[in-house]
Amino acid sequence: MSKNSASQTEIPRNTGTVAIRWSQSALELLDQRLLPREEHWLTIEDAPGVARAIREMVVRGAPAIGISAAYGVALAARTADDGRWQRDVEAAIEELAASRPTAVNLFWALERMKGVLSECETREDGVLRLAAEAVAIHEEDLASNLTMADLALEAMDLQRPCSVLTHCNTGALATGGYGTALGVIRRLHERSLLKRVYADETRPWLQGARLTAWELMRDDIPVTLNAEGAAASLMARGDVKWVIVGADRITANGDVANKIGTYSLAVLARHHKVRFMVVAPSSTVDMAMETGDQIPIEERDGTELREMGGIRTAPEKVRVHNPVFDVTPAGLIDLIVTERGVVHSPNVAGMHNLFG
Ligand SMILES: CSC[C@@H](O)[C@@H](O)C(=O)COP(=O)(O)O
Repeated sequence: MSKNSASQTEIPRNTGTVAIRWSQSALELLDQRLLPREEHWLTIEDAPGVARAIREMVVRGAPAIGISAAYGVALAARTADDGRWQRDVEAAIEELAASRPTAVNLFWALERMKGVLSECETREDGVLRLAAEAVAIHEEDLASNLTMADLALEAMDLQRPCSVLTHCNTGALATGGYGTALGVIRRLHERSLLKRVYADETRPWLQGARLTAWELMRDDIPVTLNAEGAAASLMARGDVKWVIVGADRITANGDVANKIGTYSLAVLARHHKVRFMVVAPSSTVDMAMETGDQIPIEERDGTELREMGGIRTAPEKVRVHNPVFDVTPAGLIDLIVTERGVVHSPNVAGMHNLFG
C-alpha cells in the first residue's frame, strides 16, 4: 500500500464524506484507523493489499468491505499471469474471503464477482468486466442507501422532530457513500425531523467516537457523543424515540448480527419503550442461515481492549474477551428496513415474504 492521489472516478453521493475511490489500476481507501486525527489515503494495487486493508480495518463496515473486496477481485485480474489468470483470480477471491468472517456482504460480493469471472474468456475481457461489476456493486449500494432512507422515514411516520441513538459507524465511511442507519439519520436531518443524534462511542474500536462523530460533524448534523454505559439513563430521560443501527448479517428468522453492544441497546430499548430499527441492504441478508446462533462472530486481538491509542490501559497479560459482533434476536427488533421493503416485527414469514 502506498500514498498517492492519481486521477480516479468518484461516484456521486449526497455527503461530503468519501472513503472509497476507484481508478482502473488502483483502489484508494481513506485509512479509517487514523481518523479523526488524520485524513490519509492509501493506494492499493493488488488483491492481497485489499485483503490486508480489510483485515486491518483500513476499510470497515459491512457494505464497504464487500465493495472493496469486489475491487480487489478486479485488481487481481489486472495483476494475474496471462497463462493462468483465472486460477490467479480464484486464489485472490479465496484470500479476500478469509479477511473477515461476520459481514456476509463480503461473501455476497465475491459470489457476484465469481459469476462474472466464469463468463470471461480472456484476461482482457476479465479486466474490463470485473472492474465494471465492482463499480456496479458500489453504485447499487449507494442507490440502496438512498431508497432505505426514504422507506425508513415513511415507516417512522414522524409528526415532529425527535432524537435518536445510533451505534458503531454506518455512514458514508461504511457503505457505498450515504449510509444505512446513518443514511436514515441524514435523511431525518434533511427533512428537519432530527433533533439530535446520540452516537454511542462503541468500544473497543471506537467507531462511534472516531468515525460517526467525525462524519456527522462534517455534514453539520447535530451529534452528541455518548458513553455506552450512559445509554440506559439516556433512554430513561425519554428524549430518544428510536435506536437506529446497521447490520453485518441478518438471518432467515430476522436475527441480526451487528457491532458488539447492539444487543444490549435492543434490551434497553425494549425496557424503555424506545423503538428499535435495523437498516441494511439486501446484500446483508443471509437466507441460507436459519438463525443468528449460526453466524460466525469475529474475535479480535486482546490488544484492542488492553490498549487505547497505543497506550496500555490494562495489565499486560490479562485475559481478554473481545468478540466484535453480537446477535440481537428478532423479537427485540421493531423494523428491518432494506431497499426491497420493510419487515415489521421480523420473523421467518416476514423475511421470506421479501427474500424467499
Ligand atoms: C453499514 S455498516 C453496518 C455494520 O457493518 C456496522 O454497524 C458494523 O458493525 C461495522 O463493524 P466493523 O467492525 O467496524 O466493520
